[in-house]
Amino acid sequence: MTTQELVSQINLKKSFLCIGLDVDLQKIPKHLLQEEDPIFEFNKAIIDATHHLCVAYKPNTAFYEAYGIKGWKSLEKTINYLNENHPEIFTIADAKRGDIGNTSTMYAKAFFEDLAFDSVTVAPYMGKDSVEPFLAFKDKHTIMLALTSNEGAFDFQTKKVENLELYKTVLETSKAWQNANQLMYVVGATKAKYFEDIRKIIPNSFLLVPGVGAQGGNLQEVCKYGLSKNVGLLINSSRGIIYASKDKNYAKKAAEKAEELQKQMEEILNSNFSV
Ligand SMILES: O=C(O)c1cc(=O)[nH]c(=O)n1[C@@H]1O[C@H](COP(=O)(O)O)[C@@H](O)[C@H]1O
Repeated sequence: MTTQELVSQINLKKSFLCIGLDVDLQKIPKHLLQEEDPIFEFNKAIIDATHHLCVAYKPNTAFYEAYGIKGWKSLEKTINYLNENHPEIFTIADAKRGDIGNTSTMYAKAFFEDLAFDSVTVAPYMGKDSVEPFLAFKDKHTIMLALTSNEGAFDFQTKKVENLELYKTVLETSKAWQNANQLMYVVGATKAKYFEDIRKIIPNSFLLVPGVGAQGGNLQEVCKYGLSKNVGLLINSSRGIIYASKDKNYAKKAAEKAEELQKQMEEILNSNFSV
């Protein structure tokens, strides 16, 4: 999917919501455990109930890898279900990969070709030659960690190296990489006060913003400086939406939570982008 297609979907749906499909068998309704593939059944019900309210889904691969081959199969069924039934949805494999060049190429093939995701999350620590292999895939997007939502973000990312915070060096340096227009960046919603500075370096890039909901991030605070002229934000919530209820009506309850966020987004879009 191109960035322009993603922007069109945001404008059409009045939403820049990304729903995180972080499925934990301990947390899903008990009756699903009798199914042959409980993870896929759970995802399918969540997708069916929420696809009109969001523009992206983000399965975090850890939640699938933890269940071995069966989990990987559930991930494959989920991405295929999305691509077959909702090709307008932007899909994110949250895998946080990145390695020496030839290995990164294999990671990219795994998520862009074998599993046909639109994007994958990548850690920048190993530098340019570990990220460019992902960027070599046309119309695919590489979402690089910049300033993460967790407390540990302050261990390295905000530390100054040669007088510049490391996350700023990551943003600044990556702008010169091959196919940098296919880069997006992760910035945690819990780091709202940093968005003003971040937008000075990358005014128009899309930002994937996790941390709204369970981690306490605030949508309005993020939007204050996070919005770009193309909206430029994908706000993710995982637990806050998908585990809204443990009862049989879990998908309906998830849709209610998603709609709460979508309505707030609609209001923000209407007040910031009115013609
Ligand atoms: O790359 C991510 O998506 C990510 C980066 C980050 O800085 N913080 C963060 O929470 N995430 C992911 O976003 C999701 C957040 O989930 P909830 O806290 O349940 O909404 C998880 O899949 C995290 O792994």
